[in-house]
Amino acid sequence: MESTNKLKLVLASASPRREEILKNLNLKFTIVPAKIDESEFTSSDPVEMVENLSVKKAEAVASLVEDALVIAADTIVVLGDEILGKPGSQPAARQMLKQLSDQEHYVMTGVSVLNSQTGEIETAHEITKVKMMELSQQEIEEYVSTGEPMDKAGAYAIQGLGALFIEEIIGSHYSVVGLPVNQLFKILRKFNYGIL
Ligand SMILES: Cc1cn([C@H]2C[C@H](O)[C@@H](COP(=O)(O)OP(=O)(O)OP(=O)(O)O)O2)c(=O)[nH]c1=O
Repeated sequence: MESTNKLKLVLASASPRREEILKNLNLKFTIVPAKIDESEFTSSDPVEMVENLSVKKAEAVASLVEDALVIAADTIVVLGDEILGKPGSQPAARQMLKQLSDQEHYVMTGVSVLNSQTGEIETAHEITKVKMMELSQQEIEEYVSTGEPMDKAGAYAIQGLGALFIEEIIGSHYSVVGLPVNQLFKILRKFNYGIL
């Protein structure tokens, strides 16, 4: 297959974390956030949900950019059979942290790359197991009042103050922060796009 390095890279995300992770890989890219209504693409199967959402985000942006590889991702927290997205309010953040306290959960991220020239798309997901320590009511209050939980799935940020609460992680740290770089590398390799 011909190299796709001549195509530009576009990150279909408003997440500053995803931007930072891609920057750390020395990649040159532009950002076009995907404007989709995430509530339209829920599923009871969490893997299906993150993969589908990453596809929808990539598709929404691919229609706006020519000759590009469009990268998109979606991250959720799964506790038992419950899916926790971004809390969106302080009471919801408190509730999520109460649920996650002293529990193991899974962070799932779907990632897609779409070639806007050919329409070819590749999707993958990563599952990371995380154990959160037992949190007191006061710790939950204080953490929520920092504002950090608000735009993070499961109401914590492992890359921020939330790291204080994490006893163990099995799997990819990058995936928890929102972009599984090993999966992305594997997909870009399939597209014959060289990063190194
Ligand atoms: C669990 C966890 C999630 N998160 C973030 C990653 C995602 O950005 C966010 C989940 O929301 P997403 O819907 O995956 O992404 P987003 O809305 O931030 O950005 P976009 O859809 O434009 O790409 O939660 C952390 O930053 N740290 C964590 O420890």
